[in-house]
Amino acid sequence: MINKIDEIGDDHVGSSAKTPLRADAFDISDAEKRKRIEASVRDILDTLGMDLEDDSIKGTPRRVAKAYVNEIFSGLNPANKPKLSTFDNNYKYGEMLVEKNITVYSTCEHHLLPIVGRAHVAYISDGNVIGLSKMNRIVDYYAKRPQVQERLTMQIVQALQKALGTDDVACVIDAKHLCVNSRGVRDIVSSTVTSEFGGKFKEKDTKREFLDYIKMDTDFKNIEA
Ligand SMILES: Nc1nc2c(ncn2[C@@H]2O[C@H](COP(=O)(O)OP(=O)(O)OP(=O)(O)O)[C@@H](O)[C@H]2O)c(=O)[nH]1
Ligand SMILES: [Zn+2]
Repeated sequence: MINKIDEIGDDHVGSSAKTPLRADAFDISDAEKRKRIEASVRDILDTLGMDLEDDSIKGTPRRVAKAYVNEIFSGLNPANKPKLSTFDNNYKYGEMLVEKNITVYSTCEHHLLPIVGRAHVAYISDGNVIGLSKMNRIVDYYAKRPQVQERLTMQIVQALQKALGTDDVACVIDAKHLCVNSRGVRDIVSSTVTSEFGGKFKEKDTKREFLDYIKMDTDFKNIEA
């Protein structure tokens, strides 16, 4: 029998970076998931005392279910994993390549509230190169799960390490968590920076070069070697 968890497409990642999915996660279809989520959201709104006959609200359970399964959490489904096609590095480009300011829309798994920010991804080719857009796509794929920012950062790096066949991959994410900004401590200014440096990116000069390329409003002092 196929281990369904292996089908999420990130079975290469170490257990610490794995999304905690149950083994039966894909035993039911997306249509069935939407049906069950719709019923659950209807129950939440009903419990809150909302009038589900109201013209503006009556479609909300269906809309939320569709958004969860088809969009916001679509990165749980391995069928949606982007193909990370690589090419030979025929031009022998030997420096680091940085894809910066990749938009991150994710969802905090503690409160199911948005995480919004930027990811910066870099690698040094060991013979393979990857299409630029694939870095944006892999960020988006892993972002579309219930997440903690640390795990998201590690999943992106490990997926690219596997695709490129090198440890020399790094990722920095700077993101706002609406669970911090809009509720709880309600700090609208703070943001969270996470980083993962593989292979050569652990070396001081390489890390410094990467951080210099992505320097924007933040000086990233807290993650310098
Ligand atoms: N490490 C980590 N923590 C996160 C992330 N997203 C949200 N959190 C935190 O998860 C914690 C959950 O804490 P709890 O005390 O269980 O929840 P809570 O009572 O709602 O906490 P408050 O947000 O402080 O009101 C909060 O401190 C969140 O800020 C993340 O990506 N990584
Ligand atoms: Zn949260």
